Amino acid sequence: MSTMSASDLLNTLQTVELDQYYSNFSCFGINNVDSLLQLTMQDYAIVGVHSMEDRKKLFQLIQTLKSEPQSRSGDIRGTSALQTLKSEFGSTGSLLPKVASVQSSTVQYQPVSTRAEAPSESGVRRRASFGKLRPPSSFTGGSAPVSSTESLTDDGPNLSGRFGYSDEAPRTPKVVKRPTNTLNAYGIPINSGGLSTARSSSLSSLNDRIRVCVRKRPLNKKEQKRNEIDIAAVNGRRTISINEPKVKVDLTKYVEQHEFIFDEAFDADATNDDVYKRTAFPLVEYIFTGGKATCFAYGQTGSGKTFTMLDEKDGLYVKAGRDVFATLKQPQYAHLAAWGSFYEIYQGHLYDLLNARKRLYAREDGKQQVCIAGLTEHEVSDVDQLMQIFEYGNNARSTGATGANADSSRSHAIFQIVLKHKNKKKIEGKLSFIDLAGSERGADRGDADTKTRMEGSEINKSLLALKECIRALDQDSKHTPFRQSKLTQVLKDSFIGNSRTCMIATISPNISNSEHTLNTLRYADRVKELKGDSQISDGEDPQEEHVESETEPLLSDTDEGFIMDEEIPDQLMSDDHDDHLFDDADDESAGSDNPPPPQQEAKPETTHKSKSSSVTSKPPLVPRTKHVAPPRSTSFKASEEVSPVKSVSDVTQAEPTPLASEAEIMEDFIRLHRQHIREITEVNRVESKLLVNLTMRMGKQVGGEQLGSVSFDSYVKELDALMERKLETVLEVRNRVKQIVAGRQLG
Ligand SMILES: Nc1ncnc2c1ncn2[C@@H]1O[C@H](COP(=O)(O)OP(=O)(O)OP(=O)(O)O)[C@@H](O)[C@H]1O
Repeated sequence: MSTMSASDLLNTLQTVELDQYYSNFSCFGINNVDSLLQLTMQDYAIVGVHSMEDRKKLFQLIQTLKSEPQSRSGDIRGTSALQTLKSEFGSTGSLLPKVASVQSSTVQYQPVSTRAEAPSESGVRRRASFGKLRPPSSFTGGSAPVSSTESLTDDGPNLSGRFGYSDEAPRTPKVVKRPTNTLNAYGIPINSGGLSTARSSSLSSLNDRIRVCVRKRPLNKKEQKRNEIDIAAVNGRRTISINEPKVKVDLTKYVEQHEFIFDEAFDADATNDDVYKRTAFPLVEYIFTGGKATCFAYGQTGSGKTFTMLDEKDGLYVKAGRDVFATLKQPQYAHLAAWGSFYEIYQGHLYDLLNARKRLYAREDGKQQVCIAGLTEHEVSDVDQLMQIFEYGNNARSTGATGANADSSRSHAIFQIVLKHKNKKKIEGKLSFIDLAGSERGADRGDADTKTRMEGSEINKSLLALKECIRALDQDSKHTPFRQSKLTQVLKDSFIGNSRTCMIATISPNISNSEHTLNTLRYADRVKELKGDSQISDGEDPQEEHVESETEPLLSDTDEGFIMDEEIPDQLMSDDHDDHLFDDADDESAGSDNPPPPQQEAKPETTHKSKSSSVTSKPPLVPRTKHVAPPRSTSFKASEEVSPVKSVSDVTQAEPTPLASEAEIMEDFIRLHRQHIREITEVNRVESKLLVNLTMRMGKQVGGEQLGSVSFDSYVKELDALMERKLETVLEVRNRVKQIVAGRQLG
């Protein structure tokens, strides 16, 4: 084949001012121009070509060389290819005008090169899902499409080999068909509307209301022993790419690269200090302004959630605690004291980790503030005390693991530092650290036993609800669907009013976890992606809204899956915006034994459908004025029981918003009432079942032993929990009714 030398390659690269990559190319076995032609766009980042301009130059160079095959069989200098290169690159070697014209001339067809692999100088999100690609029917050739077929032969550089799975690959020439269009990470076509461009304009700020970060842990000893390869590459401060090994039906192996951009991307060598400074530290500052903040870690079991968030000695909670106490020493905060609490959510139930795992109940008071009745809180005055109570609770968590839950990755742990006014005991700021259940647990299914499926269902539900709540928060949505899970219910005050949230997606870097890693990043990406919405300014290309509508279902089919309830009459289900649907973990018929896991939420076809219906009701994208409620303060003690009856003044203060119209209040109430009926119906159903079970047992024991007191005791206990649940929902509606009645009387 080629006789070209390394110096020819160097000369060629010099011609287009890419010679700085010569040594990188050599490292990957690219020693001549022919080898260069084997590079696909997925490989650019692997060989270290990241900047927009250079990627474009490289792309154009390869295209030009391909179209001038004779140039590759001899000295590049003096060939027509060189002339072509010079004329295309101009004297400066810049390709920008050329590429720009390609973009604008391909209206229906956006080549992979200029779209999916579009450079990210300003943070453009790029994701490549080449395995799922379909050529658009409208494509007829075009002036400068990417070659749809590129070959990787044994002669050429085999970058896949670097990922440690090419050894068994067939050694015959491997032909990797490249797509002529691309889909995003959810399998949805990426259009040329420029959505990414709009999003890319959103700059990350430490003070953003929502921050989504990713942290990669190092390969652990076992993984190293197994010679596992690190497939996650952090590029710069915000980008992470996953080089996912894939095998085609013909057993050809190839690498699919997925790139994600977040507010921060922490590499394996980042310390907890590094992470803290750019994630939780801004939240500490924020709670001293009266705000509520949440920092949570999301990721697969073993990816580093606990290490990051709740490591006993070095977790972010300790670092935050230190800063909280240092700040409290300042005279202007002399009126404040810090309190710590620690609880766990397992299967939709709350357990107090500072009080022998006592079962807790979340309630909403007359001001629609959620309080966890009976939660133990300890006043803490220094970080040592804080660590002590943490340690105490953490022990309860792990000892409880043998009983209630199999291991910590099946429960969400919430450690809170609350700032309270010393005299009035009002809450003046709250910071919650959450170590979520392993994200892969939500996918438990198949032959798992009922308990495991229930656990998976509950985890799935709460993780989806969490995402929905953050999205609602990001969009300044009027309705935050916090009632969809216990987790989001108890975090309600962190999703409304003056609140901030930081999510840290933790990932394992090894090949065998690539699927989970991608699922984690996609989940995080969904949370982050909508962030661009509120930042898109007036006058954006309307196409962008269209693209948005195609790719961002507000509530996907899958999402709806876990809130279905067969027993609710149709007319009660008709509200499209019913965000108060809620089924408790007690619900044995949750219909969600096998809920779709979070990672399966994106189904291109159905997503598209469900989204287009939401487009029409979506307001035009105009600059939003963020309505930030004044800092909430509450005279509530977490350990106090909630009185269902509130004074008129309490009630009037608790109106949802001073700007709420009559129609909004009505709509809001009707939604709540529907939810109430649903909840009571469900509890009644479970209650009847409980009674039937008991009486059937009694029947069986006629003539035999008497019904044991153990059975009766457990019956009574379960009944008690059901009554509590019923009471909760009745009180909630009753409080709301009282508020409305009182408001009318005052009006
Ligand atoms: N960034 C990191 N640097 C060094 N070691 C880490 C890092 N992240 C995690 N580890 C180590 O990896 C192991 C698993 O981490 P960790 O327990 O935090 O995972 P997890 O996501 O909380 O898992 P689970 O959901 O099962 O609780 C621990 O031994 C931890 O010390």
